[in-house]
Formats: sequence, C-alpha cells, structure tokens
Amino acid sequence: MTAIALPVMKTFARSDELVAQLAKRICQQLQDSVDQRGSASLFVSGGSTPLPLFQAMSKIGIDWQEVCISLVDERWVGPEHADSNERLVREHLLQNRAAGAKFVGLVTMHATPEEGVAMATDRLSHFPRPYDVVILGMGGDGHTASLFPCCEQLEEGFNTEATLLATHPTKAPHGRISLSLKAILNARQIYLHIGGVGKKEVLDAALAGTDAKELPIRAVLAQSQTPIDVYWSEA
Ligand SMILES: O=C1O[C@H](COP(=O)(O)O)[C@@H](O)[C@H](O)[C@H]1O
Repeated sequence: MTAIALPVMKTFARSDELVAQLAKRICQQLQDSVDQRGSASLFVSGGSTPLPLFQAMSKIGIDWQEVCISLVDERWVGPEHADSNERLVREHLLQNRAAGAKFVGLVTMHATPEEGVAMATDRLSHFPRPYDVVILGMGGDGHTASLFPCCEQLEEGFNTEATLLATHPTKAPHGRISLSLKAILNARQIYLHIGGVGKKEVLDAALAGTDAKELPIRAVLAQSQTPIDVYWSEA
C-alpha cells in the first residue's frame, strides 16, 4: 500500500498564532481575486474549530462586498437552530468589516436535503469558479464537509459530477447537504484547518493509508489537482 504524498504542513503551538496567519493569508487571496476578476468565492466549514478564524477574518479590511461566501456543508436545520453552520457564519464571520459579504446558505424551505439540493445548487451558480478558497475541517472519524465514513452516500460524494448532495450520517445528528468531492477540488486553494493532538493523530492515520471510505479526508489529501495546506495547532 502506497502512503499519500505529504501536503504542505503549517504547525503552530497555539491556535491564536495559527488564526492570525491563516486569516491574513485567506483574506489576501480573496482580495487578489477581487482585484483580478472583480469578485471572489469562499467556502467555509462549520463545527467549532473555525470560530476564532471567522472572528479574525471579519476584522480584516478587504472588499468583502465582492466576496461570495457559502458553506462546504450544512446540517438540515433552520438558521436559528443551535446546530446550524449558517448561524455560526452569521454570528462570527459576517460581522465587523465582513458584514457586507454576499452570503448564501444551503438550507432551503424543503423538508429534506434531497428535496433542497436543486435549489441550493442554483443559489451557488453565480459563485466564481474555480472557487478561490475552500476551508475544510475534519472530524475525529475522518469526515470532511459532510462526507462521513458512516453515510451510505459516501461513494456518491466521491463520484458525482454534481456540486452538492444530500448525506445522512448514521453516527452524527441531522441529515446534511454537502459539497461533493469534485466541487471541493474545483478550487484554487484548499485549507484543512484542525486543532489538537487527537485531530493530528487522525491526520497522521489518513496520511499513512489509502482507503478513503475509511477516512474520507484521504480523498482530499490524495490528489494533485488542487493545492492543499494543512494548518494544525497543538493547543
Ligand atoms: O459536522 C461537522 O463537523 C466538522 C468538524 O467539526 P469540528 O467541530 O470538529 O471542527 C466540520 O468541518 C463540518 O463543517 C461540520 O458540519
């Protein structure tokens, strides 16, 4: 079994050091894209890890009104729900200097993510492609976006030509909507942002093997189409 080629690793002792550097780098890339093509596109993850990053980015002055922002994945709950990724973006990123960014949420009025996929896909149709920056997280089970090892839709997520798909993890709450692997890789730059010793162990395990169905993050690490930099902080 051949191990995966190592991605660029940026290692930090503290989360605040990581956040300061990553926020600056992402905002510079977004501004460069606005300067070059008039607009920029950014996809962010939810969960707990990116909140300090969102706050730091929101304080950096770029032409946010030209930046289209959406999520790499969303739980199929309303935007006021405690588990909503959209709520996190609204409360932590779309603030301060970033308040004028053009945010598009993925949850529609439909009862299920399957029913909402077409409308959500349509909402993303004006996002500049390739996407400028995709920020991924990773769960302790190796999932990224909402491509979970425990969901029946994992192969679809790896193989579909569609931008979005519905997923139903059996070991995590809520139906989900997620960018497909193809959409994630249709980016100028991917960042994997993780923290803590436990996540580093998962990353090391992912880099040491090849079965993406076991650890879905492998599908993003094991490709040469799109640059991926891993930002990890110990604390
Ligand atoms: O469910 C999710 O989990 C992952 C990881 O979240 P974290 O709290 O461990 O940082 C996240 O990347 C994804 O967007 C989210 O929906």
